[in-house]
Amino acid sequence: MTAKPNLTLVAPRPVPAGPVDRNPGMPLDLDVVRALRVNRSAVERRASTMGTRRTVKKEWQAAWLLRAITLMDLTTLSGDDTPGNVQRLCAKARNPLRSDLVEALGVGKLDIKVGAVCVYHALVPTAVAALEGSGIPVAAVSTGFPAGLSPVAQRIEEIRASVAAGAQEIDIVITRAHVLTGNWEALYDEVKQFREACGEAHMKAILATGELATLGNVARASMVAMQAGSDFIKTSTGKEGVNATIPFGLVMCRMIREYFEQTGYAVGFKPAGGIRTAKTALEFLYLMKEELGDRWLRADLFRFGASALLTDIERQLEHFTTQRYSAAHRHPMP
Ligand SMILES: O=C[C@H](O)COP(=O)(O)O
Repeated sequence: MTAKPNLTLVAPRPVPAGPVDRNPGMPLDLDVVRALRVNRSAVERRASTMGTRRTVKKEWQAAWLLRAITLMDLTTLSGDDTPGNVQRLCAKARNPLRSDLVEALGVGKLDIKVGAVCVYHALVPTAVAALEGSGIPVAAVSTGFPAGLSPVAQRIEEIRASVAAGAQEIDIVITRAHVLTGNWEALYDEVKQFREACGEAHMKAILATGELATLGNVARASMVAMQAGSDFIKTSTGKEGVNATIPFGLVMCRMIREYFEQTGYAVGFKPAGGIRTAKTALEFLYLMKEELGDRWLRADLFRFGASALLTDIERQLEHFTTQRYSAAHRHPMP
């Protein structure tokens, strides 16, 4: 899919089974970035078979869906968010499955929880208090989410404020114009500054892929974001016209693989926006397994960003346990 200038391809590096080292970034390598090319029809062809070549059924599907819950950044990013609905979301994050389903599936001992709760900066203190003692981190969308067009100093200050309020993960948005004008230096500098402001908090770089015009730009923006030190690259804010799709995911996973082969650092992937069905979630899990391997199916290297996915996963698990589909209102989200 991509040209590989200046790369000496050797046998694939083994991925550590345990914790991976945090990506420290590297100097901007414009030769690598500018040489990236994407064959759109090849990507679309491969993406179109993602949900058909591999399917998991019955108890295996239930197991994959339980894993999907643990990989979820349970999200609310609405203009009408209140402390009350964030507290209810956090209660759901602690116990994401209805107790009768937990019992029917016999998974009580697994103590299933979501990967994180994702909110706007203003709701970080509420979420931190509501999740105390649960081990579930709070992720904050910062840097003028979703457009990312506020002054740079203000965006950096927002990151610092979210970290000070207790966010352990920061989802930043990039300036799309830097990508659309090919200003890779500006994109690199921006993301690097954001990463510095994050400190110990892990940073997910939202590329807003639906606004980057071409898959080639998605590939180049992914590479620059990783070179600048992103811990994760994330597709979308959920507010673009087109959000997470398998073709975007495929291109980003190939870039993660390429970066890993170049540097030995494993960067995570977060598809987000419009992922509302268990079927779509499974397609993303197949993508990860096929493109990056099982190690990228753990919460330190993969997350779904989703506000409504859990409802459909619960419905599918209820069908698995009772052989009947239940109405979505039986699985209310806060
Ligand atoms: O980062 C997460 C997204 O904003 C969630 O989007 P969604 O509401 O379409 O699931």
